[in-house]
Amino acid sequence: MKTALICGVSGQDGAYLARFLLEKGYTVHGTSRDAQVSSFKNLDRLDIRDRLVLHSMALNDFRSVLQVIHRVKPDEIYNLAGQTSVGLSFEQPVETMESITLGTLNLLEAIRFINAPIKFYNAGSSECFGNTGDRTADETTAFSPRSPYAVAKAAAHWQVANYREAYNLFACSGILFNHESPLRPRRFVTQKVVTTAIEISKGRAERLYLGDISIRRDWGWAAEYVEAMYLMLQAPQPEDYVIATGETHCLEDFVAEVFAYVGLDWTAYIEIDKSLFRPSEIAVNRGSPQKAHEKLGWLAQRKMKDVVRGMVDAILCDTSLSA
Ligand SMILES: C[C@H]1O[C@H](OP(=O)(O)OP(=O)(O)OC[C@H]2O[C@@H](n3cnc4c(=O)[nH]c(N)nc43)[C@H](O)[C@@H]2O)[C@@H](O)[C@@H](O)C1=O
Repeated sequence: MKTALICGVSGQDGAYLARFLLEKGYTVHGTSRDAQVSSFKNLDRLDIRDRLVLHSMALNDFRSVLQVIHRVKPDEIYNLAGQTSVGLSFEQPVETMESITLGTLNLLEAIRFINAPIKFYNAGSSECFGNTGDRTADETTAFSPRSPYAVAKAAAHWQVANYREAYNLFACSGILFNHESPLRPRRFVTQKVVTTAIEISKGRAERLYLGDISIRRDWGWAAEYVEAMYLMLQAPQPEDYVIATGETHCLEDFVAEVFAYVGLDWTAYIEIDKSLFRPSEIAVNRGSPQKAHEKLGWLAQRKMKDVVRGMVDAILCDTSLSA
């Protein structure tokens, strides 16, 4: 039986990955900055909290990282911790840079120091590619980050590549495009659109205020994306992989799809709020999952319309959320 350590287990991806690894028979340990006070509500929603061993770990504190790894003795470490909001990174660039790059470096250093054959997955991001325009980004595409978040993720990506090359660690980054679920917080646009559209349909809200709705993104289903993380660590060689559906849609289409699904015409309810525009934006973000398909056998099953249905249905079918 293998042991996995998930850093950042309280987030969307951490919770789905924990559930996935439990189903595979793993002993799963999870960390959060302060496990005594974290709510772990995503673990409760998936009904897995009691099946995990939870630890406090401050990723920017090497001693705490080393202590937890020493105690858990994991076969695999998944680094999903750090600040995850691109929008917030413009307001908190130092916290973003520190939590992502120092956290990744401390984990890599601890694995190197302990000198055990621990496999390491790092959560990379398609934000690193910047604006892809008509091109489709793959694992060979140069990075061109356009936010403090993307700059930090690009640095972490190269830290992982450097430790793989210099010290022969089994370390890889998944360059994940946007992936959504009912566990997405409202600060991300998909959940904001879904929850507000439902509130409008129930007469509890009147308007949905959005920033730039012309942007194009590749929206996949988070529960599928965590499987790709696991598969990367089962591959014979450590390599980096782009994880995407391969389809892009503009935000306006996503909004129209959500409103149509709850029986409304979106054009009557949307207002553009210039204060929600980012200082620098990615107009189009297009990616190819071809390598992951060929080498890992991974392929996204759920595309944008399935994401919409899955997120809306989760709220409408859960009375505690829709009441
Ligand atoms: C791959 C990447 O994926 C995610 O980052 P994100 O793409 O920034 O996600 P988001 O949902 O905040 O924005 C999507 C787009 O939608 C635009 N947008 C318009 N109006 C609003 C709006 O009102 N709110 C928000 N949040 N966005 C808006 C916004 O300007 C942006 O162009 C994270 O998982 C990240 O960790 C990650 O790695």
